[in-house]
Amino acid sequence: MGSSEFSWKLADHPKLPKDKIVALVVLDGWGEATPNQYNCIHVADTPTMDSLKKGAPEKWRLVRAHGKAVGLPTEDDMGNSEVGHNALGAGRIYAQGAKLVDLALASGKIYEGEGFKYINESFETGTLHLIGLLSDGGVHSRLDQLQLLLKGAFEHGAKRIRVHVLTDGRDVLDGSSVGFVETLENDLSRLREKGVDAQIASGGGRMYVTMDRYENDWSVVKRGWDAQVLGEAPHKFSSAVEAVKKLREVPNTSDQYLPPFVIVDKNGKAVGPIVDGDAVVTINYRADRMVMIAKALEYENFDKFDRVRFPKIRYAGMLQYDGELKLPSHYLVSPPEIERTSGEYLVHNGVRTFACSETVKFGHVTFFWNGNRSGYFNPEMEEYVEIPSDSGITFNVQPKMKALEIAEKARDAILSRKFHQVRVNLPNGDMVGHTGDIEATVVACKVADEAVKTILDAVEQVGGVYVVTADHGNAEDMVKRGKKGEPILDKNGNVQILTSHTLEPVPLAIGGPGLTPGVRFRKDLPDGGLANVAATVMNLHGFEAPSDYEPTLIEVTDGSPDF
Ligand SMILES: O=C(O)[C@H](O)COP(=O)(O)O
Ligand SMILES: [Mn+2]
Ligand SMILES: [Mn+2]
Repeated sequence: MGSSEFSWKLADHPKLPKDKIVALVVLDGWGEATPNQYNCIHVADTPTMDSLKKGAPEKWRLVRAHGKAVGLPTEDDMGNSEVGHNALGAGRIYAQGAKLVDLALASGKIYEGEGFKYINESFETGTLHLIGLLSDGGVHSRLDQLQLLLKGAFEHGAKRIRVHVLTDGRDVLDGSSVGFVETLENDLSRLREKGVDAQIASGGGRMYVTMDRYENDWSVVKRGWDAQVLGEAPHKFSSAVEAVKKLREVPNTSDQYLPPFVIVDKNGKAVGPIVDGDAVVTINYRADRMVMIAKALEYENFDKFDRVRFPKIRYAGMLQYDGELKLPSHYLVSPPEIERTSGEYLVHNGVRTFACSETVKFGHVTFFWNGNRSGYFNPEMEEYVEIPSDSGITFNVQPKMKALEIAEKARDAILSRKFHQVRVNLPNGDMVGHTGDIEATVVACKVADEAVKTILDAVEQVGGVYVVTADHGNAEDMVKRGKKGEPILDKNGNVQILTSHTLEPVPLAIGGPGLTPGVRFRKDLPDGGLANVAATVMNLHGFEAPSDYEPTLIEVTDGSPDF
């Protein structure tokens, strides 16, 4: 579209009215799967969500939430919050970070870009530090990309490399960290044979070290800073494999929560603190859990914790993590340019919007929803409310999280009649699902269902419309399965708990007293995905979606039966 003819004005929908109050509920990590004992949504008492399903196929359906439907490289890639909320908000499918990094590495373009040239300047005299999540989960980063980058850095002159690993166990099985560290050690030893001084320098579990998000708990980032930059940690080892094995032996530890450690030489000195003249790359492509460390590495003025030292480094992100903040200013691969999101359009067309979640998912319904952009499009038209999450706990001990508080805020926003769109993310199924605690996840699902009820009751009172969906699966399947769908057992005969997301589709339900009679789901889009939801919601606000959006999932019939 030529910029001269571009307009934010949306055409009126020919049949659907404006000014309805639309509640938009995203259940995080709530997929649809076969009912069995490991399906926590099935086991939990969820009368509200069950009642919505009874509206199938006219007002309840499934949508795709993984793989290519959300811009991921392959159909084996499970969905995640970033790509799910991006698709929901943007209404189009963008090649996402994982894919863009794959392409840049495969073509070699990554080494020709500004970001690599910038860090390359330090290779002659400084150390290259790579910090990031070490797994093949594919949500935040991928091991094979790290391997290619190590090879490329060597070929482009890196002489001293230090890797600061964050163990996963959240997007992959708990316990898999040992194998990933062994693989990396193997690669580094091959680099050493070629004359590169390459070593793992520090590590820690992703949920306890470095990868906090939305400023929930800066102490997480500080622990990482101390280990990675200062070379200080409570645990010191001479090998990373030994570190991970030993630290996993402590009762109740897991890959996600390993304490920070540094690797030391035979004199007990840390082998890889970050110092003046070094280059640093944060290798995760996904933004949310990199923004905080990026601020610590990049901002001259920084008051979130005492950095003790602020080395003069050349820092680049794998991607730019926040387009609005231009953070970090140097990056190896350009992020997807997600523009003209539904949120921005709706604000331009007079739709007043309220968005709410608790801290751990707040950026999902704001930042991700708006195409990885922080802040308001127009503060006079929008209100975003963040309910502080509990910090320093794993959510299986508090599976209710803040769901009811979020629902109450949404209810009040609906009843105030000040907003046309009231959008929330209910985190429970996902955040508790990631702990692998089945009992707690059942409680989490029950509470999320109660929260939906509170919101739907408010919709009922104001004659509004609701759209209930999810961003990807998680709580509906808590075991690792074999090819035929059978649970996989570990060597002790116990099922292997699945802490990660799934490949399952998610529900999409519409309804409410304000829904125009005759509105129903079309039958010609059986493969519809999350990206189709934006056009659907725009219709429910009384507008046609822009022509390049994925098509709407609804049609308006005259109500007569369809033979
Ligand atoms: O960051 C996380 O918590 C997980 O890796 C993915 O979960 P999310 O995509 O639901 O945030
Ligand atoms: Mn999610
Ligand atoms: Mn998740």
